[in-house]
Amino acid sequence: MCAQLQKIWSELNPNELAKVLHEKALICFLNQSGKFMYVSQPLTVLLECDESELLNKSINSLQCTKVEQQAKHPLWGIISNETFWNGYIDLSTKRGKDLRVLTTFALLENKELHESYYIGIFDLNPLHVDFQMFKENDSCYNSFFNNSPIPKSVFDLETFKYVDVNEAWEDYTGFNRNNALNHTPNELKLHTVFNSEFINTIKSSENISISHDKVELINHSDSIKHATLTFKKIFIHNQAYLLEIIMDSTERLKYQKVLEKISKKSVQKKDVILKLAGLVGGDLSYVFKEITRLAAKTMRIERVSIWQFEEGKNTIACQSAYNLKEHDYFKQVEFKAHDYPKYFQYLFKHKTLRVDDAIHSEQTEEFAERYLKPLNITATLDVLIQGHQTHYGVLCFEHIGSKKEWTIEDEEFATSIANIISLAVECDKRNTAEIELIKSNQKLVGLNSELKNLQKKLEQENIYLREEIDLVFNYEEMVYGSKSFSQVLTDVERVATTNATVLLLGESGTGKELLARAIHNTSSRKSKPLIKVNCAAIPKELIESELFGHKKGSFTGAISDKLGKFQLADGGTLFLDEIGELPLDMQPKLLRAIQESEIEPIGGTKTQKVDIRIIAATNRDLQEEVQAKNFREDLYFRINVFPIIIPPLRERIEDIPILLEHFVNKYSKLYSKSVKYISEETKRDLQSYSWPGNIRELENLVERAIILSNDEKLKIPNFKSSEKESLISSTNLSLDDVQRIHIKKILHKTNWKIEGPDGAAELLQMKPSTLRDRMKKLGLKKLT
Ligand SMILES: Nc1ncnc2c1ncn2[C@@H]1O[C@H](COP(=O)(O)OP(=O)(O)OP(=O)(O)O)[C@@H](O)[C@H]1O
Repeated sequence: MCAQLQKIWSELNPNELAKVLHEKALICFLNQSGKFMYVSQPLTVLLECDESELLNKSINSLQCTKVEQQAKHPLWGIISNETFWNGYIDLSTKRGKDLRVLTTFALLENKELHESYYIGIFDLNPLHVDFQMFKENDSCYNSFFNNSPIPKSVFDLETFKYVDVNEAWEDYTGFNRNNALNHTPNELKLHTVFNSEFINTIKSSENISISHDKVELINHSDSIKHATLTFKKIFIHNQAYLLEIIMDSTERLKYQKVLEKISKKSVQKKDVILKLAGLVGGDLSYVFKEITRLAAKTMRIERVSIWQFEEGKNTIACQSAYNLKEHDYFKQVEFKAHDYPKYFQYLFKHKTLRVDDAIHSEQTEEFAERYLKPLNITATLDVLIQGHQTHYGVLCFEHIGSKKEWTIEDEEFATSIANIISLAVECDKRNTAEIELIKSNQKLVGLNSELKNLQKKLEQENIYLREEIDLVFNYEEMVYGSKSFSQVLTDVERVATTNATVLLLGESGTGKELLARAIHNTSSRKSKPLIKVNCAAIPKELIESELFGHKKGSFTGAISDKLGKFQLADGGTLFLDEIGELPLDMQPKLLRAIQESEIEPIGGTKTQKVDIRIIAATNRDLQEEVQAKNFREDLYFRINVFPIIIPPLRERIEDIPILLEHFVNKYSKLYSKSVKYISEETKRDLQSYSWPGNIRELENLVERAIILSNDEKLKIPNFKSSEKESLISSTNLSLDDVQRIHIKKILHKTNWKIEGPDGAAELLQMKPSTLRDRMKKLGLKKLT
């Protein structure tokens, strides 16, 4: 310790010194520059330094810089202005710990040495100060109680009445000392902390220190203050008292409340912004509705609306508008931008327009008569909504009624909302563009695969049609002269325009296929294909695949997908020739396909719908086949919707000369022959023949004759003019054939009359029963 200091101490009253420097004291001496001259050992511990580290160091160096107020005013600057200073200071220990300590600095002067020093007394808790000591030592009591700027009072522990109050207390509570002494706080109606529980606690413990936070204090003028009350049992002349220290928290609480309110509001706003941001990407009209509703609710603003500029920014139209009071959306008008030039000019320039008095403000008064006054709108806050390259529109907040002052927070919130709207608009644009892109891609993919299918189908159809072209005649090439065939064509014409299934019944070579083509060509399906399936010509194992198609790998040999005749005929006509030859096991599958208009390719997993008109043909007696169980009855009924019977050539001999002409012309041209004449005799000969092979037989005969002929007259070799001769000379016929042809001719002549005069039996010189047996054996039956 320095000699000067020892000298000062030696000058001091030893009793006083002893009291001051009791071993636990937190004491220091500072010179007039504020540098430590002495630091008591407990204080060094508190400051986490050695004494040597502190000596000659300024107290400012311990000042806690985190506390703004003190950082601006160096500690020593404050203390050195006073001869006595009492108050809290904020210090940092060597290890950086922040300490708030109650300190008292008093100037001590040594007149002899003409030197002066400050003694500093530190206390972490003001109540640690030994009150008894202060009471005994008037100067200390004065310092720590009477002169303290902190409101303090002392109570009798028996009565809990005031025995002492300081001046700060009088100022703070408004009560004067004389009125307060000998009264309880309850009697003064100052506070009601002294209830029985409190009194018991205080009385039952020796050394107690209690703090009551946020106590409501009603001062003398009835105004309310809030404070933290700290109570400590103290002893003065061995008598226990209760010390009360008032730490005012009115302002703190007030600011705390304001801060809490602000922070609550800002959290609320942040939540709303986050919630609205989460909506971005959804349906735009829904997002707008939510934005206007939540923005109105959060800002407590009566009307919130979103407006969009139309093309060229000439008009602005409302997209969504919410009324907070009515909890509902409302319809808005449209504004022409050029009617309100000042408003728009200002908005485009400043992006935000905050108007507390909308009716009289320069920028918004244009709206006053037509819009603001009728709706009682007094204040507006408008924010421009940015689009991608241009402005999208405006977000409007409209306050109704009393005066309103917008705050900077309002503007910030409105700007955030406007930003969310921009995001939502851009996102919506992108979504729409994306959807369009996906749609057109899908369309493209669809068109592509349709094109591929069509191409494939076309290729197959082409191949098929080329195959078919040699097999059939077209409609124009069909010639006739008989009434019976004319009737057939009338039926064909009648049924052709419908979608009805047609069953063509007739002997081989009578022209069933030609008629099928005629029906198709006269129908509305003529632009689509007519596909023929010869049920008799396809091997049994392949018929299902031929009809319904197959998938690659569905059976050995299925090296690629193949379309069936049903698919090829989709939209057109399917001609099932020789349907009587269809294997029995295929018949139900065919029936199902016809009935459901649905097929399933072999190896396929899905059924396919087809739109097909069916024409079936057979030279068999299907009714008989049904009875013989060779043909399913249900299929028979399904195809026998519109039966057309084509008479054999022998029953329409009037057609023979015409057909003869037709074929001679056709084959003369084909083989470059110059056949010009057909004798009447030849015609007659041909007409008297029974033509079991019908027109095909006639055609073949003429073709052969043309090939062999060398002059202009048609000669048919091996064909005799007399009926009998011609029959006999038909070299390729069996005995049964000859019998069948002859009996059929007679039956035709008698119009299928068997018994009686001019009956076939009589002409054939046979018993009717024998004739019937023979007919049965030869399969002769009148077609109905
Ligand atoms: N009215 C007609 N005019 C010209 N040619 C005809 C006529 N009717 C049939 N033909 C010809 O007769 C031949 C046999 O005709 P088509 O093949 O249509 O008979 P079909 O009854 O279907 O025979 P199948 O039952 O043996 O299949 C064909 O060459 C066809 O062109």
